Amino acid sequence: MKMPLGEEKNGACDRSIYVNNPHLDSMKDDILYHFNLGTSTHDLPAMFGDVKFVCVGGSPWRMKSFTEYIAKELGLLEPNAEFPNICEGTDRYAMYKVGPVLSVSHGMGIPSTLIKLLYHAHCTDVTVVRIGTSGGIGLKPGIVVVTKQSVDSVFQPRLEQVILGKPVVRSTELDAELAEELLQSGKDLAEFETVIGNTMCTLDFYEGQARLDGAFCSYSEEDKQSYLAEAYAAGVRNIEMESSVFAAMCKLSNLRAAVVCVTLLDRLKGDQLTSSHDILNSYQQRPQVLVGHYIKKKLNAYKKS
Ligand SMILES: O=P(O)(O)O[C@H]1O[C@H](CO)[C@@H](O)[C@H]1O
Ligand SMILES: O=c1cc[nH]c(=O)[nH]1
Repeated sequence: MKMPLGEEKNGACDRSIYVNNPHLDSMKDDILYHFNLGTSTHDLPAMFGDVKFVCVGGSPWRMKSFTEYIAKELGLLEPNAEFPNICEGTDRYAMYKVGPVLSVSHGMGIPSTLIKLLYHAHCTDVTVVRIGTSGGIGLKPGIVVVTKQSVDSVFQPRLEQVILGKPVVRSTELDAELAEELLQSGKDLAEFETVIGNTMCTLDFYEGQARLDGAFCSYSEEDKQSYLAEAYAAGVRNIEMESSVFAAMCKLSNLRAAVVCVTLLDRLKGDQLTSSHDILNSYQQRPQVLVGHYIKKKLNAYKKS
């Protein structure tokens, strides 16, 4: 059973968030264990009901730094402002909020708990963007890739998940208009190169991404190069590990979603991340700057309309 929230009186529920679980109806409380939040312990609509943009990424540090950055960009940075971690009390995730922007770290892998949080908070018209890092294919390190399609290891836009022992295939389609708008934001900024391309999502950093430096490797440099060339020919420009589950979950929930990842290295040239810590950190900030620009532009347009 589908349960849209924020349904308009005329029946249109364009940008409502869906969950699809009849069991939720019969639960008096929902404990969002991984966030250390819950429907009976926290007033989720009061805490999160005004959220319009959600940015997710692997590292807690990145998501805090994005919050500080976007607060400044939106003129919401008070003197001596501190941004407490809303998920304090659990070390699994870090979550920060400033105005209508929620910033959440997800480590490696993405929880569907975030969808339930937005649902319980009665959020509507939410845009979710993953701001991550990746390995590029045939791209100079530091280039930002806006994902056109998130594809699996055989370059198909799908996520296969085993549910009750049976494979279930889900679409990983992302919002094409949002991707174009983000690409445009990158071009407007003109501070770094931004391209659009397919993103391959893997289960593993080493063999899954055709690396030669993992604990296990049963193929040659030649095999690796030929697989990456095949990926490139299929439109793949970068590789990471969350876009497909992120895209599939957002699609199922009717959330407008995009993936923006910087490339940390060119996988055609190597496997190890040899750039200095400072350079890698500066690369990581690029998706934040791009998405910050986009959010600011959107909020200014809302204000004018
Ligand atoms: O930079 P983040 O968001 O962590 O994403 C990428 O980095 C991790 C691997 O180093 C994977 O989670 C991959 O998807
Ligand atoms: O090569 C890379 C770099 C970052 N993240 C990945 O998943 N792969």
